[in-house]
Amino acid sequence: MPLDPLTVRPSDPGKAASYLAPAKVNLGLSVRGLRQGGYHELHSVMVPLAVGDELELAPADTLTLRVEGAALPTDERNLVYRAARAYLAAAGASGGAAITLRKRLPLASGLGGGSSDAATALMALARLYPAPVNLPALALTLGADVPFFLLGQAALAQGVGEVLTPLPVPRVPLVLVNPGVEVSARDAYTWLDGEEAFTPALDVEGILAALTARRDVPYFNALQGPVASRHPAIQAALAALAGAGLRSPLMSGSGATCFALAGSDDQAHDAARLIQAWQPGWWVMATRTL
Ligand SMILES: C[C@@](CO)(OP(=O)(O)O)[C@H](O)COP(=O)(O)OP(=O)(O)OC[C@H]1O[C@@H](n2ccc(N)nc2=O)[C@H](O)[C@@H]1O
Ligand SMILES: Nc1ncnc2c1ncn2[C@@H]1O[C@H](COP(=O)(O)OP(=O)(O)O)[C@@H](O)[C@H]1O
Repeated sequence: MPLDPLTVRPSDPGKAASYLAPAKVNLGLSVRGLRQGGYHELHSVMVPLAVGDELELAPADTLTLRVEGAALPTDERNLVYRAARAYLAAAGASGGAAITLRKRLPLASGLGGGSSDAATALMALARLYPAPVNLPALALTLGADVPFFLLGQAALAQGVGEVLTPLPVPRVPLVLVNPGVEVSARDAYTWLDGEEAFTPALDVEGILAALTARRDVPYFNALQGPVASRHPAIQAALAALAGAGLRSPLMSGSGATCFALAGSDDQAHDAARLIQAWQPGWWVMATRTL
């Protein structure tokens, strides 16, 4: 059964509910400058995808987290636990929650899985324990990408990622390829700093028009050069996407996941099967923008 963000199954209060914590890609990422404190000013078109992790929550006396599908900690080191604890404290909630995280997205992959899990935990707990909590502000304390997942729709992200302008991004089929390399966002930005390679603003109108017309998209990712030069597998992933006949291959976020656009769902699925056959060890997924 497909899960939508904040589509509850079942709907009775007091019962367990499941949520999709969607992945994202950056349909272009420009790094405009460096702030005091080490964070960077962004200009990025971010879109949620129809693929993601699954979070199940049931009301409980205390807060517990179980993780399936990945060797992640279940305490404060997990963004879901951290988000849940922060919400429960801010809301002055009378109870906790038993949370199960079913991890389906690769870790440290530029798909924003941890940030999406955290935003989903915040939204789910806000349903369970309604209270006048400033969710966007709380989200930002958990990570620069978390406010985007709270918004839950395509947006132009500026500031460090928290200044969000909704964008009418058309639904497009695409293929994701992760060549099995974990990249930390902190490292990616540090490597960029070493190159002093800040970039101009994205041509957002041009990107939207090309997505709609299914033409080559005039986007770039300022982090791609510094990250791909250290991880040649990323070049291989980009080449595989192009070799499978897909359009406008690009690295997402801090990598290493790369994506490219398809003309139809069928083309995306065929290309994904082809790439998986070439590289059985890679994580390959055909999906769509939400
Ligand atoms: C690169 C991007 C692009 O969407 O995504 P991912 O590739 O991680 O998915 C984001 O900027 C990642 O956001 P997020 O992963 O939430 O970042 P945080 O946890 O807040 O920060 C991790 C580290 O990344 C760096 N960082 C993050 C955001 C930003 N605007 N400038 C930065 O310099 C900082 O060094 C920070 O210590
Ligand atoms: N719920 C979580 N899911 C994934 N990673 C998490 C989570 N909680 C903490 N982390 C830590 O955050 C790091 C980066 O997370 P992730 O969101 O997967 O990166 P990215 O945004 O690049 O896709 C991971 O390497 C892991 O150590």
